[in-house]
Amino acid sequence: MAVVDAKDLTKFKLEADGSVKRVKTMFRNTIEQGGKFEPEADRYVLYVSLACPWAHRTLIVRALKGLENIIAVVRTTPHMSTNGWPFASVDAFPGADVDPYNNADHVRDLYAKADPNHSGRPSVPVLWDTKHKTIVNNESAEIIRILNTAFNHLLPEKSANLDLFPPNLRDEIDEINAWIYDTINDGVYKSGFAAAQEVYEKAFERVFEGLDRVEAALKGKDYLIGDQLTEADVRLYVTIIRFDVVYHSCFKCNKTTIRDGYPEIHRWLRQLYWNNEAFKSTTNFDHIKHHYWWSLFMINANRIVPVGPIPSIHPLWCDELM
Ligand SMILES: N[C@@H](CCC(=O)N[C@@H](CS)C(=O)NCC(=O)O)C(=O)O
Repeated sequence: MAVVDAKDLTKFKLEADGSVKRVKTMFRNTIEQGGKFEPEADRYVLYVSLACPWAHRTLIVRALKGLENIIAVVRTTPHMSTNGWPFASVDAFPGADVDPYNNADHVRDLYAKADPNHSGRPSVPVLWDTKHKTIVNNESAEIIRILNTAFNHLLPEKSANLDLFPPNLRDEIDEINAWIYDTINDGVYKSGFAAAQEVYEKAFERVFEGLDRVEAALKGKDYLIGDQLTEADVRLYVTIIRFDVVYHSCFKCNKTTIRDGYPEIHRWLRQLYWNNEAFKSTTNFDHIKHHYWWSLFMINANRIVPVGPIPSIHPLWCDELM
């Protein structure tokens, strides 16, 4: 498929103060019975990068809900470059796919197909409808809520009953999501992409304020809210699992690592990774490291991918190592 003509996707637009703002999401539909997008098996495809934390949220929820046989996944390679995210048809990489549904070479081709006038940055994740041949939604925060409920009638009781956004905890989840997004999920990007010293230092402080607050919230607990897994844990996990491996070094969030500085977060992280297959099976350290160090060549001109840290994640029982 021809690559649409668009600006160089390796270039980020800087604000006047040297900060970078996140891409706008344009497709904000939902999947519901009686709507344009009906919940059906074998109809929807999630286009993801295994490197991307926002896409990672959707992969974890798909796995937690047991939606693997209902919603397909197509994975990009980690090399986001001039044409954006490529598929394996143009950039073979272990763990990446050729796109069997649209024959797209890049994620931008999907956006062009869905809306020929689309002028924003073609981001992942993309929830694609093979029936209407368009994008249903490209906002991960909304996609995970769609996956949480829309397909329940097609699932066995146990999976259908798993609710990551239960009515009695919604206010608490929204509240914690808001400050974790600002200080941590997006905070690490504000630090990493800052093009002015003061902007970087402010973002750096905010990241560690956020982590301090999470450390206190997790004291003696297995989950952020109450005693159950919610979407708040999923949304935090995707940043924390990348922290020691890329954000600490590549994004200059180097006051300390999670493994050395945050014992409660470190315990929570290892428990999710080692005890819950939905977290481990969707985490690919190769894609994560290659993406950040290769794609962001403006902050790593020679595209050398560091070998460490070793290991990428410590074993579950590792306190004796620390
Ligand atoms: N709000 C979006 C953000 C997604 C996003 O920023 N994805 C990044 C990858 S980590 C992307 O695809 N960026 C493409 C670009 O900047 O050109 C979401 O959460 O779904």
